[in-house]
Amino acid sequence: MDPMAGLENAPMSEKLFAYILVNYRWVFVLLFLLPLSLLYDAFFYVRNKIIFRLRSAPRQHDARVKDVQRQITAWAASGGRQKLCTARPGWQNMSFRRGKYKKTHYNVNVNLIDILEVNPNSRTVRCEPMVSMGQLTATLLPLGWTIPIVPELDDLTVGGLVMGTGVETSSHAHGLFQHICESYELVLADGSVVTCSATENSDLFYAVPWSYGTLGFLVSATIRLIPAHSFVRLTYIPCHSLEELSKTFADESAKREENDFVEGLVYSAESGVVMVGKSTNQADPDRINRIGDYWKPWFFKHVEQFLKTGGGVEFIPTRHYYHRHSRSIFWQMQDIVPFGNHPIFRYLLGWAVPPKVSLMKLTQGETVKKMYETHQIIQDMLVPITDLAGAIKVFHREINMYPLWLCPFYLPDNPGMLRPRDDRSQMYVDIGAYGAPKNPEYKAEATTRRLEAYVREVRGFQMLYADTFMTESEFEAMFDHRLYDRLRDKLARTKDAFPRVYDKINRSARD
Ligand SMILES: Cc1cc2nc3c(=O)[nH]c(=O)nc-3n(C[C@H](O)[C@H](O)[C@H](O)COP(=O)(O)OP(=O)(O)OC[C@H]3O[C@@H](n4cnc5c(N)ncnc54)[C@H](O)[C@@H]3O)c2cc1C
Ligand SMILES: NC(=O)C1=CN([C@@H]2O[C@H](COP(=O)(O)OP(=O)(O)OC[C@H]3O[C@@H](n4cnc5c(N)ncnc54)[C@H](OP(=O)(O)O)[C@@H]3O)[C@@H](O)[C@H]2O)C=CC1
Ligand SMILES: CC(C)=CCC[C@@H](C)[C@H]1CC[C@@]2(C)C3=C(CC[C@]12C)[C@@]1(C)CC[C@H](O)C(C)(C)[C@@H]1CC3
Repeated sequence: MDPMAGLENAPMSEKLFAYILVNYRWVFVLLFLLPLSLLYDAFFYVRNKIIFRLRSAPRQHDARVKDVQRQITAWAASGGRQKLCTARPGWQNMSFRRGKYKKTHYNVNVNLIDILEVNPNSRTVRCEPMVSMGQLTATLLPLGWTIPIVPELDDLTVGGLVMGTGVETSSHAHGLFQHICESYELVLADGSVVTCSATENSDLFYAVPWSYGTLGFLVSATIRLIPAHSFVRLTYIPCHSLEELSKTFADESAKREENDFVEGLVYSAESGVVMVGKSTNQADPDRINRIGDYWKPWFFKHVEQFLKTGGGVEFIPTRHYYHRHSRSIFWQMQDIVPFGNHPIFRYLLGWAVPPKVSLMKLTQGETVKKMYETHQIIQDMLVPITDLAGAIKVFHREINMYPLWLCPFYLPDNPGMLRPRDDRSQMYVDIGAYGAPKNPEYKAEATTRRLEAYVREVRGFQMLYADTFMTESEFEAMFDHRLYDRLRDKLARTKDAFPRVYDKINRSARD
């Protein structure tokens, strides 16, 4: 990264400060953020244990829902002029930026953070919205269960994944996070509590995903369970041309029953590794690889080796598989702690990484923020899988940056914001780009706008945790607002109480 960009006319002292901040950010991360992250995790670990021991969570749920209702009544009584949002501070969430609206809107505390019930009979788990993925897998796996899609990064929450979206390498079989949810319990703008599912208040059920908290507050979600296995048998298939890569990836994604996980890492315009996983309880002891152990190389580096060695098979413990990119925050850690994958660092301090994304957000200064704004791209674009090769070419032309993350997902023809191309259920692929583009012509806004235009053209979608530079009409061309608007008209007080999705996610609404 060039720390001087944008600072050409700044005084020398400011330039030096920028240089140190960006190039030696790791000093701050190691000395300050890592110990703080450990304390934060330890606190929540102990707290969750106590709550579970006392088994108090399910009993307190109704009281906590009433507290959300009470806050909405208080807002209405105060005249209801401000719009509503959750009180979760912007630095805590897993999005790139903080919403400016948190300062101007009426903040409703939705501090519901417990797993309420694991029900083996109905094969469901009922969670409050602040339950994180780390918490859920740590709780469910010892009980022999898991959810069909565990979006990577431990701190993602059920509420954020329902109101936004979640995708993972089992999505080719199960769809997006919304498709593994059976019902939602919401507090609406008029203070009422409703439950919705595919058969009860179905309009609301289909309108909630991608609504970003603009139809009501989620207070619990019931999610499907599947039996957990001990290992994932992972086959690495190296590909040495774009054609081979896109064909192998599409063919493996189409085997929805046969493959439990499909993932791709693209390492250049002409090479990549497709990974195909199958859950199993039997592992060949010689081929077990505990990739999550702190002294192990970063996963994307490990996978790259298969391009040279010609493929292979490994048995990976399930929790290690779920969190395979967590230690290196996909590949973002190489920009934060450049020597983070060095064996000496891994053995000495590997157990303490990654620093918490939320704490990094909280403590990053203007300079680092500016660097990321101008020199990094963080985007997930979702396109029909038939356009994969074309999309990789467009990404290559525009950003020329690797690795790219490929994750297939099945998009059923359901009502709501996300309508598949030609109104036909089909396979899509998430193309994730996280890092510093090598194309010298890269300009954050202009390049992202060109990528967005391409994605609209092929009837794809942009993930909205990232920056979007679309205008409102472009946004409405990408996402189908018909059901959403109908519900906002129908549900009492909703239009007064909540902004529209675009008002929350557009670039100027975020710091
Ligand atoms: C590697 C790891 C990562 C973690 N990451 C996070 C994280 O990112 N964020 C976070 O908040 N927490 C995290 N935790 C903490 C985690 O949430 C707790 O460990 C978990 O909530 C309960 O821990 P336990 O399985 O040791 O339960 P114990 O207290 O030993 O309880 C015994 C079992 O009973 C089950 N149980 C108890 N009550 C209920 C109930 N009402 N309904 C259903 N099942 C019940 C529990 O699931 C548990 O398996 C993590 C833990 C580990 C080990
Ligand atoms: N593997 C994956 O799929 C990944 C997904 N992501 C993205 O990260 C985001 C999730 O991050 P996370 O930190 O969990 O969530 P956030 O706090 O970012 O919340 C995302 C949106 O959901 C709304 N929301 C959250 N909880 C509630 C609730 N209880 N009631 C009503 N609205 C709610 C928020 O509203 P408000 O603005 O009012 O707070 C916000 O608009 C998603 O958008 C997801 O797509 C990121 C990384 C990986
Ligand atoms: C669909 C999938 C798998 C998405 C993965 C997205 C992650 C790679 C994103 C989510 C949050 C994210 C944007 C973030 C960052 C990197 C990329 C992340 C982790 C970092 C840590 C980069 C460094 C920045 O200074 C800052 C701390 C603001 C952000 C915080 C959010």
